[in-house]
Amino acid sequence: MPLTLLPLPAAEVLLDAAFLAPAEADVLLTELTASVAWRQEPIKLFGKQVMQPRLTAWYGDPAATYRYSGLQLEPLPWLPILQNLRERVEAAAGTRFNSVLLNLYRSGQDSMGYHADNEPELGLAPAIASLTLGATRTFRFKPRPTITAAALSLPLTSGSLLLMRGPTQQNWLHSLPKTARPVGPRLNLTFRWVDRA
Ligand SMILES: O=C(O)CCC(=O)C(=O)O
Ligand SMILES: [Fe+2]
Repeated sequence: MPLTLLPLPAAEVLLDAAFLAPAEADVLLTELTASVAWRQEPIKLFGKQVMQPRLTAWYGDPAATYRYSGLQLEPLPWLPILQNLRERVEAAAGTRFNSVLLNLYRSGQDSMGYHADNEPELGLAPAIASLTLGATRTFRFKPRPTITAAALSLPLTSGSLLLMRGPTQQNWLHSLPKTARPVGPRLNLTFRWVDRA
């Protein structure tokens, strides 16, 4: 299936709901859950140190160091399984990526708050490709004060590929809210190009 443009103004967001077949997505979820060096990182929230409500890991080329929520992350070297996904995602997106941030949402209680991926090392109009494995969770977009537009909620299913590029990060925030529904784990990979700051 091809990537299809979503109706989000002042943005460029594309979705392929069937980038990976469900059976392959299942296998990848199991393998990556077991083989990735997951960590739970502290973040500063209103001046207080708290733990992020998810597990994360950062893989990439040696040059791709990255600051994220006040953390300085050194990439781990590509696992073969991640390198393979990187090449397939690059082909679909028509863009190179030198790193991937992985997020593991262990249950409906794990989440990510509203943010834009607008750290300086990503550049002004970054292309970010987001692959979902496992549980379907709702991904939310809400407009920044730069524009007037309606919010959008989007269920991301296993094997789906979401591509954000162009002015998306300048004009929109996105989040992955908690859910009270009983859901299994969801693993998300966001491929990025990071320039040395
Ligand atoms: O889990 C998701 O779908 C979103 C991840 C995300 O926004 C990020 O890693 O910056
Ligand atoms: Fe993000």
